[in-house]
Amino acid sequence: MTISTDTIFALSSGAGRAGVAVFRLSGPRAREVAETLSGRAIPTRQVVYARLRDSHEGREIDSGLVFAFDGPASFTGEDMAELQVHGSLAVIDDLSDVLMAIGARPAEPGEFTRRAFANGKLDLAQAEALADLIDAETTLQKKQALGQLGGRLSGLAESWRGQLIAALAPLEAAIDFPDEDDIPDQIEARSAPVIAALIETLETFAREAEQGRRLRHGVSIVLLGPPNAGKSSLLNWLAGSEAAIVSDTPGTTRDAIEVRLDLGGVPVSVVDTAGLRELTDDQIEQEGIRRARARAASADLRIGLFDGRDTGGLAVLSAEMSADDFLVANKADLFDSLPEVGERQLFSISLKSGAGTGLLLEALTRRVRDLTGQADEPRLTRLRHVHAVSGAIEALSRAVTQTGAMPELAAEDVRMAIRYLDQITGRIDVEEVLGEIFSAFCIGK
Ligand SMILES: Nc1nc2c(ncn2[C@@H]2O[C@H](COP(=O)(O)OP(=O)(O)OP(=O)(O)O)[C@@H](O)[C@H]2O)c(=O)[nH]1
Ligand SMILES: [K+]
Ligand SMILES: [Mg+2]
Repeated sequence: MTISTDTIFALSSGAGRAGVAVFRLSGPRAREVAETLSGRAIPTRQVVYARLRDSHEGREIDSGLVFAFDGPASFTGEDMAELQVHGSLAVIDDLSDVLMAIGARPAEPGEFTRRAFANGKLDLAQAEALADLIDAETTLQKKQALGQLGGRLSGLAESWRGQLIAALAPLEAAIDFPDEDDIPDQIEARSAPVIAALIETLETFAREAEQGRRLRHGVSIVLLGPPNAGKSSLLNWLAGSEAAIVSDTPGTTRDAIEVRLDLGGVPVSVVDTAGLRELTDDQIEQEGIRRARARAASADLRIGLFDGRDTGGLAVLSAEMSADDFLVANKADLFDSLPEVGERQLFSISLKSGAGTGLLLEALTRRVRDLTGQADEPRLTRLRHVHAVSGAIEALSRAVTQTGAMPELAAEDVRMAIRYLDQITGRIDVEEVLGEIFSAFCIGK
């Protein structure tokens, strides 16, 4: 346990005008500061209504609720206090000044959580989950973050660690007692298969990590198609607002226009782009088309939209799309039969009449949920986790080939794999990783 010598404070509720503002304090003087301000004793875990005064001038700052927790039974594991005051800018400024004058220091971003981590109140994967929970915009993001905060990923990492420690025992026995006869059998039976099975498990998790990461960041969808196909009309329909300009002039959209949506609990960004056409000498439009292609290339999913009557446009579009992308014929109010598109699924909609749009939205929602997988399963949600698991896979792949012939080398590789997996929960903490993780937090967390 690390003992902090300074007492930190922060406005933990959002900045700006509000009904109530919540200040948190953590550190050895947390209670003393709260008591000085309140001019009375604050019993542990009891809410006290108090007039807060500047002890030097006796001036009233505000009145509010005050309570305190004794470490280690607190969020940070340290002594903590909380002040709930009126959420005006004047009160917040005044209270902040007085807190500093009494000797509390404004917290760095993520400093409360960092102290909680240092005091073993949560591990690194849980600290990350707390940041994700604060950032969560949709129900599934929240579900994923809550699961990880509850220890779902940490438990998994610990179970992998346990399996490797069990696999290590026969290898170490082979090193310590090279002449015992039954050791090679033990390695055969207990080490090699466990390692091989774990490699497979880790590979599955590494493969599916993309789903967890997508849910954190949001699924990116790009609308692509010839000019006047109705891309901006589709964006506006999805967004439920006039986000992009719609007109009957081909080449209306130039800049990529992005809106954020919640599709069935999945955060999604939809990008409207400039209509694709080769024959334009307008430099700005050409740049728009270049950007459209760049955005489309890096997106999780493309929706190719064309006027159902425009077979030339369909041909241009097909070249830009992969088999999993959505192909949509728009303006169904103006045509009777659909063009031939071979094996692939073709949606037919009219943004004018609304025909077919419900089906398209349903299919889209299903797809983004597939792209983000099961939010309530334990999984890797950050590149950091993927790096740790990849490192472990590499070390274990070397280990399996050496278990029999060179147990020393195999054991060393298994230990290395354990160290990699320990990075997930932060059993092995690299200072610079910690700095990066906690600095991404907001102040007051
Ligand atoms: N009849 C009919 N017209 C439509 C439909 N959808 C869009 N339009 C019209 O088609 C024209 C072009 O629509 P936009 O949404 O601007 O098309 P766009 O693909 O964004 O065009 P660019 O930005 O120029 O590439 C507008 O006049 C729309 O009102 C539809 O389903 N039926
Ligand atoms: K247009
Ligand atoms: Mg447009």
